[in-house]
Amino acid sequence: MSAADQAEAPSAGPLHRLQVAVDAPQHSGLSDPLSYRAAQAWPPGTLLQVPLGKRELLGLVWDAPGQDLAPGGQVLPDEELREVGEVLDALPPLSASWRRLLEFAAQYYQRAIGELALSVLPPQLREVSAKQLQAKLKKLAKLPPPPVPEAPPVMPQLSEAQQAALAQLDGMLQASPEAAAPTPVLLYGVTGSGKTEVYLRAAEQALAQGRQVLVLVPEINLTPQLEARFAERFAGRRIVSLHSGLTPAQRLQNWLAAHLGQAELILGTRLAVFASLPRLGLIAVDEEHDPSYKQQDGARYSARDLAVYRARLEKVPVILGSATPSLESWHHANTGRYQRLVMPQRIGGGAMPRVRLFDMNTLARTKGVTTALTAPLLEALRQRLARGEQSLIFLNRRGYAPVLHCGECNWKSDCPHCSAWRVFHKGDRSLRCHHCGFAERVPMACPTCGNLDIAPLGRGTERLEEQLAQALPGARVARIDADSTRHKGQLEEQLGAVHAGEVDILVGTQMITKGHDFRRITLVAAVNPDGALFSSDFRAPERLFALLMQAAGRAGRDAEVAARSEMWVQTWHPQHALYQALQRHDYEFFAASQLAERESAALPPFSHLALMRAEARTAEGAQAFLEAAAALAQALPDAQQALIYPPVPMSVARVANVERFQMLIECGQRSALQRLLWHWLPLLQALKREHRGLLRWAIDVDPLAI
Ligand SMILES: Nc1ncnc2c1ncn2[C@@H]1O[C@H](COP(=O)(O)OP(=O)(O)OP(=O)(O)O)[C@@H](O)[C@H]1O
Ligand SMILES: [Zn+2]
Repeated sequence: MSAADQAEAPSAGPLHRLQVAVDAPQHSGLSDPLSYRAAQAWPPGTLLQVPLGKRELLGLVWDAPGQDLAPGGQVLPDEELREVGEVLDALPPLSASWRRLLEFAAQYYQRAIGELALSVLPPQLREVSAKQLQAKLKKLAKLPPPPVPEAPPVMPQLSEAQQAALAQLDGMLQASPEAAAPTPVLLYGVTGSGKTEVYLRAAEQALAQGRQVLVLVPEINLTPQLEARFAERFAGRRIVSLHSGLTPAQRLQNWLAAHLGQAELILGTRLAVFASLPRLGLIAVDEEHDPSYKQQDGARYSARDLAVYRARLEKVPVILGSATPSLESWHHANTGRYQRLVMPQRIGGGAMPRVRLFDMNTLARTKGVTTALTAPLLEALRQRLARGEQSLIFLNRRGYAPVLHCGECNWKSDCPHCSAWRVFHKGDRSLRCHHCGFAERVPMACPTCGNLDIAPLGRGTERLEEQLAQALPGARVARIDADSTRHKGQLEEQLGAVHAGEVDILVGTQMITKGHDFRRITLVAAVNPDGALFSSDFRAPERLFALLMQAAGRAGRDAEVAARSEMWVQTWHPQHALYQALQRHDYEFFAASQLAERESAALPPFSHLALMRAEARTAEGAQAFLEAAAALAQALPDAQQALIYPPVPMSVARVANVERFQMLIECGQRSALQRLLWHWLPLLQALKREHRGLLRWAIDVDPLAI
């Protein structure tokens, strides 16, 4: 508890007015904390039940001035306020700095505080009674500390670049509490340069000072390996993970361990940025460029950006690590807002894999036949097989084939509910829509003309796996994608098999290209990456480049095999500047050229965007709402500084029979954009009531996908 909280500690008395943040439904228009009466002055950060309408729900005592539950907006006299229900008083209140983080995030991403706060707390907190929670806390307190190891962990000799980076970080970790917040660090290190070791050593420093360490990773599937590395290094310390793959009970238990300060190291995905950490001393964000740090529904927050904000708020160092930093972070390093620490070489001096751009135009074309497995690629795979080395083939499309087609009548397996094809999955013989989930058994014959000869068009990972097994008999082929890892434990098992050398060729989606420290892979192939080159999304090249660099980084991680490791890109556009930069492993050139383009087009990071989306039963309904919203904005003081583009259909316009439109708002100044949204969005509640056909609208501040 901070000093400020203690000053407001409960005192007995007849009646106290409390402000409580609750997750009120959006249509109620209640976005600020509400006033209640209580017999005690529970301090801000206390969790308790409160009545709202006919329901009782979990709320959080807040320190902001509240609205009073009165029609017409008049302030209710104390006696008319409703009384709070059960108080979860065994739980120490959430700290003032946690509440400031929540306030900032709610304001910045334009959500109500109560909605955001309740969505980032473990869901089980809403269900437990005060008594049950007390029991859980007692059980936690009795947990024995992890056993102290007999021998100290084996620690590698640091490389020069690692030492230099750590010297800087040590300085920040030792800084006095009165000093200004440390500058955020961008740890720019090529794949395999030992960034993780830097997080480990910096964490060790912070832990030695009795502080807690928060490590963010982009995806759940990266947590097991990293958790193992941290557990090995920090045996004897309590490490917990926080991500959406945990059971509700585990998630609550881990969250409580962090909140009580028992857990020293917290490893998690984006939601962990909101963990309550009373002794936070360091934040590390691994693969900081990764799009999964951005939440894609509800409060669309960026965990990376919030990590930077939180570090400044709590005056602790934050490390953003990547081999291909986001252009935003790179730009901040160029302008001095972030401090760049560079690790230009792989550990052990291993070379980066040689990148071969294979020109698909050189192949003789056979009508109707598209090859993903070209003869030269098969030859390269055979060489690896003969040497007992592993290969990885990357194709960002799961399923057997993206569409099923009838050659007679031209029928295609479209989704009746979406403007998209249904994907053919051979494993369970289904046609499945990846947008709305609608699935049916594959028809025996064409549903429109009865032709029996319907054929898959194109290729997904499932088909690639099958073709590889046919082309290379005897090779042990494994596939990792969202379909093959649906059940708990499957992913760990499959990754374990790769690490144990039980797999010769690994096929998969981008899941396998990130972060994994595979030791025996000497060939990585991207068989069909061109699609992203011509996307309408201005961030598509940045994402493709990062993905391919990451994928390349899985090859030759062992210095012994690095010299003969290769990255193979099959493309119809080998001269494209993106591939040329990839071939030279030249992130810096790529970043500079992209930033120059962004600057001349006034795109982020040289401008600030928000995306307003509307969903309706009809396209006209969605469009009309956005047009009316734009008209309302024109009357606002900050509208002159903003450019509001005309609404356009989203790239997949119809999903589950709902039509979706979006409208881009661009502003030179972040603050002007914030002010505009602040004045504008409240008007849209009333506007929505006038537009009966509208189902929902939402705002995405700093949108990633456009
Ligand atoms: N100083 C060192 N001496 C010897 N081995 C090291 C050292 N630092 C790291 N390693 C080992 O080198 C390998 C690569 O390191 P690490 O996984 O930290 O790289 P990385 O930069 O995080 O890579 P990526 O960006 O590809 O995830 C690991 O197996 C790690 O244990
Ligand atoms: Zn669908």
